[in-house]
Amino acid sequence: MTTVLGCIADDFTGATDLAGLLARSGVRVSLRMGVPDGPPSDTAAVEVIALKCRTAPVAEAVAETRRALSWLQAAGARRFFWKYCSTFDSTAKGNIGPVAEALMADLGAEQTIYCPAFPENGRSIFMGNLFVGRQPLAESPMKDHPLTPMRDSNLMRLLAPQVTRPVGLADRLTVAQGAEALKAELDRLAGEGVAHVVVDAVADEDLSTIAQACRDMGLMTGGSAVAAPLPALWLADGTLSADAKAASVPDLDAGAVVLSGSCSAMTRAQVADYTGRGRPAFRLDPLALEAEGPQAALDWLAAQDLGGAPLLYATAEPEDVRAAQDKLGTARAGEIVERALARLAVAAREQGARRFVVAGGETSGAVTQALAVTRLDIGREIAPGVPWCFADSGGKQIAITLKSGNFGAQDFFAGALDTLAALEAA
Ligand SMILES: Nc1ncnc2c1ncn2[C@@H]1O[C@H](COP(=O)(O)OP(=O)(O)O)[C@@H](O)[C@H]1O
Ligand SMILES: O=C(O)[C@@H](O)C(=O)COP(=O)(O)O
Repeated sequence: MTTVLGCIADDFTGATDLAGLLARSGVRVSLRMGVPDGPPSDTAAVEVIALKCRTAPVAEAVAETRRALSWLQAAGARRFFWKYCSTFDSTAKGNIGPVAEALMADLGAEQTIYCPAFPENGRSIFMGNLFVGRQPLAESPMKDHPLTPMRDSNLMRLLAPQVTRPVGLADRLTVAQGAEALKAELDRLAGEGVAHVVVDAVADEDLSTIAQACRDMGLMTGGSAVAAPLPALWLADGTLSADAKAASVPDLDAGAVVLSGSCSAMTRAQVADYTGRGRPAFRLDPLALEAEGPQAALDWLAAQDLGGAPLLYATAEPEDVRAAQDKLGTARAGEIVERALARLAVAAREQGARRFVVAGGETSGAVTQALAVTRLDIGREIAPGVPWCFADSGGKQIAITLKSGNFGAQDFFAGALDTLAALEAA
């Protein structure tokens, strides 16, 4: 089928979040992990390409996303979506802005919008300021993120140093007046040469208005929630047809493992909840990994009954993360942990694990790549933005869920495995 919407996500959890929300429409959504090697084949109406480029050097991220864009164009897509985190995870250099500008240049687009709002998960934007629940972004736990600490809540100020062309705002007062008013405001801003427009949204109705106003834009950018209404609009005018059900659960052996490299506040609570239930757990320490490698963790895993879904986690409090980063450097600390969790994932699969719960975006990228997963079928959501996915890994069918750091309820790890069992029983 010719692809109508082509999406590029800057990390793997973000990609499953986006794919899960788009799939709510009943349209077939295909998720590729990395840019496929060959030309497009067996394409879906909506194609999502997951990249691991959120914290990559800018030039690398730009080159990789442009390659993804070419592949999606070859699949027939004429409308595109650049998905980044609902907490706008980025540095002063990028990669949200530089990638958007590169995609705009390739597409000949004069203007795009930026809307990371995700009201269902507590992310809202008012007067260009991003809130996480009731807290401004810079006062939320995102201020302590190991790789992209967010120390400003104002999206215009965050974006401006990342781009070369002017940044502006379409505020909630305009969005509240409806799609025509928003369109007129975007046109007015375009007339003033404003290429990058942050758009306020505090509720799902705002996102519907924005999607309606921007449905014909060559490139939209944002979190998953602003893309979610698009398929319904195209279903209504016949551009798309509903042709998919959530993927059904394949036959799976019982072995399960939980791997957590996220240090977000919610993941810390989820790890505490899981260990509090008496589940077997092993804590990975970056300093011990640097000194001795992952053998102790591999030995511990080898002695586990995978029926009990053991947890391996590097998840730590901000002061412990800072201590490891001070000794090893931020990038090295992250890399050691990601590499260890990736190796443990492969060992778990060899040991019989077929159910994987993974927490953390960078972590999910490392684990999925190590498991040689190239395509995911999207199943039911466990929590908003976190679906179960099914894939081939080394010739075995696996179920895997990639949980974004801040998503899911406190009992997510146990709940995810229960949800999968319930889907199998249904
Ligand atoms: N104890 C730790 N010390 C330092 N870095 C860590 C530690 N635990 C995990 N990390 C790193 O922190 C990063 C967390 O990012 P990520 O997996 O994207 O989680 P999130 O989804 O919460 O952003 C990863 O690179 C991971 O390897
Ligand atoms: O938009 C979101 O919040 C998520 O889809 C996402 O991108 C999360 O990234 P991580 O927190 O790094 O998993």
